[in-house]
Amino acid sequence: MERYARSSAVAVIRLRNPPVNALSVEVLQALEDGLKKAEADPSVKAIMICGENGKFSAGADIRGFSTPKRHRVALGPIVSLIESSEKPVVAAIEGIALGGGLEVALGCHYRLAHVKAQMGLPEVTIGLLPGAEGTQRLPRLIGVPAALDMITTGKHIPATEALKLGLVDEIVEENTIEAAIRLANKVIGQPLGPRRLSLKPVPKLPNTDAFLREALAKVKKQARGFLAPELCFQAVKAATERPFAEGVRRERELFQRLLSSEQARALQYAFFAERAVSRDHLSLAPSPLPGTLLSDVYIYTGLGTMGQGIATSLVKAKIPVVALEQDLEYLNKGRKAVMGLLEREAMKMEGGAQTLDFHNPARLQFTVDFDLLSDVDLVIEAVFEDMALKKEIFHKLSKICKPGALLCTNTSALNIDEIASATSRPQQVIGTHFFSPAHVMRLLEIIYGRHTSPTAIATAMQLAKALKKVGVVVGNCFGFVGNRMMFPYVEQAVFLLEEGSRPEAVDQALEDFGFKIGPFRMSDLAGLDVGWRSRKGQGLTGPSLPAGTAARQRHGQRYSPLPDLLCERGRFGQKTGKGWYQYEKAGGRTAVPDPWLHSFLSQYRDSHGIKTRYIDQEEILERCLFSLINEGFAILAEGIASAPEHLDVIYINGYGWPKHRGGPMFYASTVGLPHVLAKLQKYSEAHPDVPKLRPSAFLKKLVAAGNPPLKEWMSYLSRQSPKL
Ligand SMILES: CC/C=C\C/C=C/C(=O)SCCNC(=O)CCNC(=O)[C@H](O)C(C)(C)COP(=O)(O)OP(=O)(O)OC[C@H]1O[C@@H](n2cnc3c(N)ncnc32)[C@H](O)[C@@H]1OP(=O)(O)O
Repeated sequence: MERYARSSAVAVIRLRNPPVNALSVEVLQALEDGLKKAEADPSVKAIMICGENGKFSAGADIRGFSTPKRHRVALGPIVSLIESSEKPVVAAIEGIALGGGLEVALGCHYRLAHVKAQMGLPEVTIGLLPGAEGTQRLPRLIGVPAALDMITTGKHIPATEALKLGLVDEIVEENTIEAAIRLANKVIGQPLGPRRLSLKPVPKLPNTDAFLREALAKVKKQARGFLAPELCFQAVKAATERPFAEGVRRERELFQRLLSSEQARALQYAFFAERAVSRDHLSLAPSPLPGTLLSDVYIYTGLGTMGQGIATSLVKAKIPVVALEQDLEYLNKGRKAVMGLLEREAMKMEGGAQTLDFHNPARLQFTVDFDLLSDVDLVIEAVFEDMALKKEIFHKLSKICKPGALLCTNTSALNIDEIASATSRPQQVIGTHFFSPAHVMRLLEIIYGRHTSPTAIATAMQLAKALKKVGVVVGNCFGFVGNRMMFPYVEQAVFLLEEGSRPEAVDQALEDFGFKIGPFRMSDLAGLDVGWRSRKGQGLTGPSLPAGTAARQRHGQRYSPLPDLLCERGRFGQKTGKGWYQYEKAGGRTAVPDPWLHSFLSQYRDSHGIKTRYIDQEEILERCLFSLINEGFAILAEGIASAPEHLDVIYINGYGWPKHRGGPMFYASTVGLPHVLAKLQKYSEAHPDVPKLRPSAFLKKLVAAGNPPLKEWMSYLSRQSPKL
């Protein structure tokens, strides 16, 4: 505790724990001591609580949830202590007040915030609920609907919205601390009863029961097996049904349940994994390319679906863009699409189109003039996946672009070294694998080739950061990390159809596991023709397939021609109205099981002498997930990625892996590596012609070493990638 100024009647309690003033056990102890001291000091007439370095607090120290001393000091009783103070307590909110930080502010009698501050109760995102009485105070302050929304989604809200909701009493544009001191002085001596949220009733709704019923259904639908949102709901519901103290007891029970859950452990792992991945890679090289990214001009070629999303993403990040297409027809089509995307993005933002300023040619221009490339610092090529075309473009780029320009290729599988070989500067060529839609998806896989320089890697990481994406640096191999792990997963899904399952059964199993979308619904959405083109290119199907090749074998391994057969019949998925499912029309979105497909599968099995069998959910999950995980171990052993956390971050942010399961490698660690190995051995014996089911040597090594924790896995490998 300190005084605002000598002889001031306002005591200041500063939450100080850089970088985000997390409420560690020590901070909590100091907060409690400060409160008691201020309370006991007759010269103190009011108290102000603030943070250090322009941030109030990011809430409880997340690392503390998995350490034994976490129970030593509880936040709830401290929040009660604040509220019961006989002296007015004012929260001065700058920067962020999140989780336990906001709960501290809710205990205060007055809340004043800087206009740029953000507030929220994001506990749900780390598998918890606001367990310091927040689920009981917030509905009393802003009403049940708004509180429920904040608590079950964990969203951050800006101070302006907080003011409208009544979450803060005042917002200021200038010195928050001084304004809070003024407020504290002003309210000295005023009655505190009406300011104590625990004494307020929860505002009544016209039909609380109906509202809660609907809200619960919505929460459950979105949660897909994720427990925390539903328990958050239960805690808020308790506020509507019970007196404050009983509601708090219920909140504690629910909090304890979540605290000891595997889901909370997984989500907290994911939180730190994401940050560790960025930190590791940003420290790879001394500095990015000269110049600050945000003031440099970027250009990319190709205005197809990916290019449109990438352009939108760059403009949103306020990075000047020159967009190039091969001819005016494609350019105009691309321009229209990009402008449409930007209009929609602008509508979601405060300040709208003006903020993005995308009608300004200095920010975004469209051209068919390749020579404009001569002056740009970074190129993102985004033409479709055709090696010959990409090489032709890179050859041209290498001739036209200035010597220092970074040359990025947006590819999901192609060999970066081969693309780089078409240039005279392979050290400046790098893969940037964006995910569709590129202006929405957070993941950016960054692929370095044999000659890519550390500076080029660091520049690409900076780009990811500027685009507010999670950049993960990986090595060069077919499919890189994400798609390479996806191949065996999809392969198993199709094999399961051959053996007796149906697309809807496989999708259901994986969606129940928590995936946003199962493999067949996904394939219909992305278009079956994409994979078909790639398989034709690899000589696995189509005219280049040697005559006499067995229908279900390629290179001595099992192969399923099912996706090719659908494509040959023009079933490309949603775009043609038929794929693994049927749709109301071409371009329709609602997948309906298709009797035609069912009978097609039966005929297929008959014609290949496959006996249809019932396949249960367990087998679907084990074969799809464990083959994907097995590939992950191979990737780690080859040095394509530098740690299991990187694979998990890729899967959570790019492939719809349920975050509450922590990513595939974390999931493997939770079910136990001996279990994964035993299952792979079993399925591999049953399907000896499927190499991807054969347990990876690294997995076997880890099991032999006694199933060490995930953090230690990499120490069992002698060879590490030189660049990671
Ligand atoms: C006893 C209490 C009982 C119950 C109720 C209370 C529960 C809680 O409060 S749970 C915590 C709720 N708060 C959050 O979930 C916020 C999490 N943090 C964030 O969302 C972001 O970090 C941020 C918005 C606060 C800042 O974002 P940004 O500026 O992009 O920085 P970083 O994310 O890279 O974070 C910087 C640095 O700080 C570490 N960190 C952030 N928050 C916490 C935290 N609450 N506890 C511990 N550490 C935190 C983060 O990991 C980064 O450090 P490293 O790079 O070393 O990992």
